[in-house]
Amino acid sequence: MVDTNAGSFFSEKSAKIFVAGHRGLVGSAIVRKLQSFGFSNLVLQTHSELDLTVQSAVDTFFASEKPKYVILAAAKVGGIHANNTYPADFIAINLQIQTNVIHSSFTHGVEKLLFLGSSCIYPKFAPQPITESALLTGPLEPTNEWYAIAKIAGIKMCQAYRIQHNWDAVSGMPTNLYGPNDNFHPENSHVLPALIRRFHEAKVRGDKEVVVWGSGSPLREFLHVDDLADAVVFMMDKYSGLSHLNVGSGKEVSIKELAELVKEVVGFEGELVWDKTKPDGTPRKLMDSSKLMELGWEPKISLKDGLVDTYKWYLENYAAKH
Ligand SMILES: NC(=O)C1=CN([C@@H]2O[C@H](COP(=O)(O)OP(=O)(O)OC[C@H]3O[C@@H](n4cnc5c(N)ncnc54)[C@H](OP(=O)(O)O)[C@@H]3O)[C@@H](O)[C@H]2O)C=CC1
Ligand SMILES: C[C@H]1O[C@H](OP(=O)(O)OP(=O)(O)OC[C@H]2O[C@@H](n3cnc4c(=O)[nH]c(N)nc43)[C@H](O)[C@@H]2O)[C@@H](O)[C@@H](O)C1=O
Repeated sequence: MVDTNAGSFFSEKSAKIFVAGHRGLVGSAIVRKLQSFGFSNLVLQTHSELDLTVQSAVDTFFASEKPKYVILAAAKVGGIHANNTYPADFIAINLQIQTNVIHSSFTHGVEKLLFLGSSCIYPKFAPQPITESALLTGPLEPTNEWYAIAKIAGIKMCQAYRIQHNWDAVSGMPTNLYGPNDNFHPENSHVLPALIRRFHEAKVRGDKEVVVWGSGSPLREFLHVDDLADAVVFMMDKYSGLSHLNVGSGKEVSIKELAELVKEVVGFEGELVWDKTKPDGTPRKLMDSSKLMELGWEPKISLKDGLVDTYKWYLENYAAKH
């Protein structure tokens, strides 16, 4: 269902918009995108200025700022190892942040909120490509079920507030993302930034080998974060439906193919060694994003171009400081 009133967001460039998590990979890309369109009244709070897990602080913030729009890109986020190692943090922090932000947004008169989940909400063996209707049709991937349960609760909370209160809360489910301001932690990050850093450091040291986790056979779909930010702004303007919407590139690669591509872009000349003691995670998670694409959004950045751009960002902004 698409709201017939959709389309007003772009005509309100001075409306107050709270982008939660604005210093992260996704939040920073959304801020860049909003600013490029001329939105001029963004409310931004760092984690130390406003801890979104603290209900009273969140409520006080909304009561005083009264934003018109909210984009929720703050969350406890990490790759397969972080999800597997800190399950309590991933379920508790995410439930707290999203519950506080969604409920206070509703209570204090926010007109529209966009919640971000992740493709890990779907069953481990969902039919591919995965449509929105696959939600809650089978068991989850064990390495990230805690995070997935929190994200599913977020989708359901948005739906429940829409049904009971006719409140405009929508959810976008991005596939695996990458780009400027990613997390390059050696263990806790996602595969793409982890490999950029590992190949780069190996090249600088002159190593003969780089270790890559798992078997290399899992398939993943990657989307540049600037394309995701474009989809978020598009949804704020054009979509007000009950169902969450998938946001993906529609293109998948194996982890082996990805590793070869990162190796080429970084210019590492040694060998790959596979550490099969590390988990593969879900074997495949290609999303069907046709619902969003039929509304008029499309991804623009190829994986190769996005990788070149992200490695350049890494060299200029991260490698020099770490
Ligand atoms: N990265 C990916 O591949 C994907 C991400 N997503 C979704 O996109 C959203 C953003 O992810 P991403 O940008 O990658 O994550 P990041 O870790 O890069 O950014 C998350 C942001 O949230 C902030 N934050 C975390 N906890 C709190 C808190 N208690 N109070 C206030 N701020 C807090 C962080 O601040 P600080 O660092 O200071 O703690 C950070 O700025 C998430 O909902 C995630 O599920 C979905 C699919 C894939
Ligand atoms: C976005 C999504 O991200 C997470 O799921 P994931 O897709 O499995 O994420 P990942 O990027 O960490 O791994 C992808 C694949 O890559 C392999 N792999 C190889 N070498 C490294 C490596 O060095 N680091 C990592 N992290 N993975 C590696 C790794 O073994 C796996 O097979 C969710 O927990 C959840 O956060 C979520 O929603």
